[in-house]
Amino acid sequence: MGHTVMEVGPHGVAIITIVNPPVNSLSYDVFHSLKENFDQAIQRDDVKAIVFTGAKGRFSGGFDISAFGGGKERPKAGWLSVEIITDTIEAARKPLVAAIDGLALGGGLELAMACNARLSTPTAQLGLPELQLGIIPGLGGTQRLPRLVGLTKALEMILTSKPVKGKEAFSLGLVDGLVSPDDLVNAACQWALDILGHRRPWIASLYKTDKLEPLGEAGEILKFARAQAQKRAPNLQHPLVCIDVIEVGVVSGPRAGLWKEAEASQGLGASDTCKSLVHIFFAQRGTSKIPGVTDCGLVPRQVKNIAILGGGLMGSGIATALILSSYAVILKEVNEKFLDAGINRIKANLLSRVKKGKLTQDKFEKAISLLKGTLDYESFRDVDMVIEAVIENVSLKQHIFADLEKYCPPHCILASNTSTINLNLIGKRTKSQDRIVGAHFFSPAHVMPLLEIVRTKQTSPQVIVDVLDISKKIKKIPVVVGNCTGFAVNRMFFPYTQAGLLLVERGADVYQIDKVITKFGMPMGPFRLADLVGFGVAIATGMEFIQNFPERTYKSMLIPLLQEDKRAGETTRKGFYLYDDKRKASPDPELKNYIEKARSITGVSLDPKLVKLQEKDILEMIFFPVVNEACRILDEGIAVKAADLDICAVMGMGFPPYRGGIIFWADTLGSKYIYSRLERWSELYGEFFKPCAYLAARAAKGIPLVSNLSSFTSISFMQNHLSHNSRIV
Ligand SMILES: C[C@H](O)CC(=O)SCCNC(=O)CCNC(=O)[C@H](O)C(C)(C)COP(=O)(O)OP(=O)(O)OC[C@H]1O[C@@H](n2cnc3c(N)ncnc32)[C@H](O)[C@@H]1OP(=O)(O)O
Repeated sequence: MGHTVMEVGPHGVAIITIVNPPVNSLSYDVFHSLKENFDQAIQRDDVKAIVFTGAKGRFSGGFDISAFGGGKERPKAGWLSVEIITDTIEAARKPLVAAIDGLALGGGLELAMACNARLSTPTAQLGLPELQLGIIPGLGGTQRLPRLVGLTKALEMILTSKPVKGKEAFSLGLVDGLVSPDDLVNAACQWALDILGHRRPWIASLYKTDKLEPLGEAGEILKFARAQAQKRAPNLQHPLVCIDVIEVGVVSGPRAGLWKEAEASQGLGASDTCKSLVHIFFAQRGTSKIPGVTDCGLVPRQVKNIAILGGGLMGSGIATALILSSYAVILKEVNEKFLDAGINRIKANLLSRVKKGKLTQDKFEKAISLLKGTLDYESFRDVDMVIEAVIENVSLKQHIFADLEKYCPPHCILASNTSTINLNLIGKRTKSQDRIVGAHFFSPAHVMPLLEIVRTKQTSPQVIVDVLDISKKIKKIPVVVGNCTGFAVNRMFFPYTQAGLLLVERGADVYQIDKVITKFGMPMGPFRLADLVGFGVAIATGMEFIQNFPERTYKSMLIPLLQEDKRAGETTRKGFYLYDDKRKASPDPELKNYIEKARSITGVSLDPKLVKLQEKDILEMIFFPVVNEACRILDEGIAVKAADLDICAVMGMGFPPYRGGIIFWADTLGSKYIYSRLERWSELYGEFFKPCAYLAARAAKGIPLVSNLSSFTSISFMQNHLSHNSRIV
């Protein structure tokens, strides 16, 4: 249980330490204990001053997120922020200093800002990341941060949710001094005594005004921030609410601002956006917990040297990610020309970071020194892992894996970056099935956060644990999935484009569909995305799906027809859209000719209902087939849990995180509703829409898609049983 401990030293300073591993989050238990210790420190005559700190080198990761939106009883508005933080802590008659190491985030930083001074280590992270959870800083952060660092910087920190390091916090005036971790608490005690002795100022951040811009200027800054917030996330309300709250403080004074903050926080904490984002927070951390793998006491083996086969877009991106995280990489290509091109791509990836100020020249040199090129397998004798990233050709991959088995040491992990091909096929000509695994990166691999780790029935848990560890080191979010065509992400993505094609052939408008889907929050609609990916890839993937899931693949000729006419997407400057020199997309009036031709080949006719589809219908007809496929993936055990698919959707497909991911979103609409819509469309438009057994079973019981049918059956059985018995009684 979270708590605080208090220790009073000979110098008369009470050190109150927050103890709630792993990040010292501020649960209600912690607050109650903190208040108790604080009151005692105030009452005790031997205590002259107080220092707040956190156990094990972490001040606090903020309010306990698991306490959000759980339907638990919440205290009245303002209890914590006004009564405790402001009128008890900040108003105390004894000096207070925060000693910050590790992190002071959200409520953690807000508590620190209510102290009379803050000392931090140079590397500590300080920030108010509440907006990324769908709420606003709720313990006075909207009022104190602008008063400590000025409005512009405070808005930047709050609206981007990005923390600053101790060093920057010092230059901003957010902290008053930088100290090494070993001296931190002692220095904070001395600082508190210095305040008491009038050698340092006694400051209450809430009433500071020197950093606040004059009213007129502040108004302009707030106006600009509103426009930016609206542009960045037009579907989100809480950033605008946050700006309103900050404005009240600037215009009507900090206490009015505090009350406005308290009132707004109550509403936002119960919003769907908050529930969705909190779900994503925990789902993201839950992907690396895999029953039967990560709970067996296996320790990741040390992987130092990694070889990559293929220096194309994917291979070079993967190599970039690896050398940036200090792995030694051997890049193998088939000839000098391709090898040079691959190495140059990696250099270009790194240099673009240098240009953006994200990588120092020193780190660039270090990273590039870890890369070696080769044209043969000689140097593969020492590698711990190989990642094959050649073109999607089954026999080529089979050949490569047979070679790898010959040249690599027996402990070496054999990974493929295939995005669709069944791993059993790839490893068919080897006897190394237990060390074959999929490492499906998303393009560009050094930027995109997701890593789909694909296991076959034979892949050993040790190999999964090793790849999970690498994924953590290269800062990717791993999702472990089972082996099948398209795995989780591409299987879900496929019906997204397919549904679009089906609708368009029956009369819906390409550009309207894309518009509705982007308005929902996707970065691109299905047609703009197909242009970006390129029709070569779209057709190759389509063939895989036709072969493996023929009953539910919609066989449209539209993309092949466009491709035949050398309109292969963005790279050819023509696809569903036309592209100018700056790659800006615009609609093409000629597209309708291709659609008519495709329609005549498929033999479908215009459907007046689909010609005039409403936004809601477009959205559902595109996304419900995706939900349906997600249900099949769950049913087949390809995904370990529904939340993993939510992460796949958000990180792999760009599904808006503030809608909680595909299954979470679907459950807000209800399994019954989705089933009935799909069932109806399957009657009208064919098998493509047919709801799967998993969805049907949950719809029949009216239970969420996330629920496990067997446990629900037994619970509802018990409920029925009990109510039946009570009727008898
Ligand atoms: C009223 C206030 O204004 C409202 C608030 O304060 S809202 C909270 C604001 N704070 C945040 O948003 C910080 C959220 N946390 C993080 O960003 C990161 O966890 C971190 C930077 C603190 C640490 O990162 P890292 O070391 O990589 O560890 P990470 O795996 O993320 O977290 C470790 C564990 O702590 C948990 N955790 C982290 N922050 C938490 C929090 N604020 N509340 C509850 N649990 C938290 C994680 O769920 C995880 O649990 P698990 O081990 O069971 O999976």
